[in-house]
Amino acid sequence: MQGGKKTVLVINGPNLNLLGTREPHLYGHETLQDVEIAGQKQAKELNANVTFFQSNWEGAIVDKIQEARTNGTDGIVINPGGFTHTSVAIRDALLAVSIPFIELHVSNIHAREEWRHHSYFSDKAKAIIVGCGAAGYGYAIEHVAKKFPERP
Ligand SMILES: O=C1C[C@@](O)(C(=O)O)C[C@@H](O)[C@@H]1O
Repeated sequence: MQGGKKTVLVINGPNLNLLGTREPHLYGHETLQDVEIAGQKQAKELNANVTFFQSNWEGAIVDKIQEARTNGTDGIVINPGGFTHTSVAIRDALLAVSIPFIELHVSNIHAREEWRHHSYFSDKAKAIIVGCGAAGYGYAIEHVAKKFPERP
């Protein structure tokens, strides 16, 4: 919570910088920039702070999550991209900072290859949004801003 406003951190993992051009039949035509612009507009309407972070590097994502421990972040929305299916380190970071999070996937990972069905995050997430396309980010941000408790 910063200045009485809920603070939401949206983290996108590897290859999500290519949203809009990458396999559009799976991920749609909206770019990450479109998602960020819509998120900032929504933040104003919700009277919340929304920060976006994208990295293709696992360690950079771990660093960002650790930073959130002490900067007033009330909730994290994370699309870990390919790290969904591999990253013990990102899972451990989320648990280490004890910040509630929503796991988000643009595509429906359960309707894809079997190895995408397992996530290192789902059993610890407060909520999971899959298969809603880029609109999922808006749903997740609204849920954190309206329903997640303030952190001290
Ligand atoms: O990079 C991604 C994107 C994804 O997280 C999604 O948003 O649907 C699904 C993952 O399996 C994939 O590796």
